[in-house]
Amino acid sequence: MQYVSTRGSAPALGFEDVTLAGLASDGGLYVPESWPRFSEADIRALAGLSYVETAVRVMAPYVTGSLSEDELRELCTAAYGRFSHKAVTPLVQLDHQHWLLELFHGPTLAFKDVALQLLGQLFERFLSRRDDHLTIVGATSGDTGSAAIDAVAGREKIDIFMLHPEGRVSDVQRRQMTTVRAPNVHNIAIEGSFDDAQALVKAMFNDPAFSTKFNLSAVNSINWARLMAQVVYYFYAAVRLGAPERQVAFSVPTGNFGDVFAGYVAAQMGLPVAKLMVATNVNDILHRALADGDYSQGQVVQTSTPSMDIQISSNFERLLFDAGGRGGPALAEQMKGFETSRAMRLTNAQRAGAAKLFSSARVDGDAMNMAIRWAFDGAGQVIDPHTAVGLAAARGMEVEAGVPIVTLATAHPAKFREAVERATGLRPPLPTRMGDLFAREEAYAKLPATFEAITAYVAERATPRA
Ligand SMILES: Cc1ncc(COP(=O)(O)O)c(C=O)c1O
Ligand SMILES: N[C@@H](CCOP(=O)(O)O)C(=O)O
Repeated sequence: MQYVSTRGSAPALGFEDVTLAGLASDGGLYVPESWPRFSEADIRALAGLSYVETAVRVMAPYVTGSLSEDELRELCTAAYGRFSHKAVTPLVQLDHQHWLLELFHGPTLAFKDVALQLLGQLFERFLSRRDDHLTIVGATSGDTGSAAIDAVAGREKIDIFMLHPEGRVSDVQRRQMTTVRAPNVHNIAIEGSFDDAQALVKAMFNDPAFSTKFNLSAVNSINWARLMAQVVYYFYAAVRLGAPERQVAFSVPTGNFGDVFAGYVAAQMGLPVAKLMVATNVNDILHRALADGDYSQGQVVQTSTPSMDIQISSNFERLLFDAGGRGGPALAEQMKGFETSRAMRLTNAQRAGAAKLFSSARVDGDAMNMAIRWAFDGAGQVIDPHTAVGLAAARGMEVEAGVPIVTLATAHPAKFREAVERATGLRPPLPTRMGDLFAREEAYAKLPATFEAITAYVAERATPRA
């Protein structure tokens, strides 16, 4: 399998190189040159398989040329062996129509573990084949950071620098990052928003001298391998609910558009996805883009769903590329315009392509609280605020009778205990293995959100290429 850049001028690469590169050298994002298709028989054959076996079947076409099926199985077994639920991503029924897909049974209690545990294994495997060292630079609104740090802490050939917006992640999220004491882990709180952090990370990649010197790589969902691993649970859930004989709809709490883009990929591969709901909080650039074609950046508003306090959604570029007809140079121009003016209109082709599968909703704090209460009172389920944004949108979805709606439960409620307590009166406890999180010592740097400050900090601590 070869991968091409959404901006059309970076070289096509195989899976191993794409995984280690992160962002394409022309500033674009890598996507497969074509989507592998699963027949109905292929999908039917996934029934009854374990999560690991499903993962191997779904991901095998994407890794050809870089990993054998046995190698992929070995890495998936190691990655998903660390999950606390045997089903890895279990389904929970709420009523006759609504389901939750619990994605938070990994080591750091958010859906990010599903992809990052595998990415840690992939990095290790690929680095063992070459005499090289990676410098990972990442941006987090709370969950990617802890999951990535858990996945690579202590790995010899990797340094990780993780930028989070100071004061804008939950206490549990921050501590999950800043209490990890491994020599290769560097946490940085920046004075700014997640969007500022993400822009700094992209700027480091777009500086060829810096990026080559330190051999930069990415753990954010700009890295294709992240999304590939997330495609698996759409198949796993849909097959359990009757695919390919039955269509399934998904509602996805959305920020950087990675998780819901993985659902789009599953549909391109042949999974019968009836609809994908893009559920945003009041930071609603994606809702405006899908509903009206208006992709213009607003001010980031702080909410009780901090992981989705995002106004520039990296992976939206992948959708604009694919749904808009795969015109790399034209998209490069469109994105350049956005980077200058912070606003753009979607083309008619992009809007029409997206409308085939996506709908969207903006969920405010009251609606989010009501969804937490509905799940609690009606089904005895304590859900986190991000999941509640997805569930609120799911309850407004219009689908044909008999189509189940699956809301992706993206985080454990204990990660956002204050918001859950406000809605339910219950303070969800942390799992016992994390019981001492608040007793552990924290360490992190505080830096201004400037390219000079961040690159100087990284350059002092990272290992340059020999
Ligand atoms: C708990 C949680 N829910 C939802 C999201 C949104 O996912 P995505 O950025 O892939 O759209 C995030 C962050 O990305 C998150 O951490
Ligand atoms: N919500 C995310 C933001 C980063 O998104 P990513 O999926 O691109 O890594 C977080 O928790 O950090």
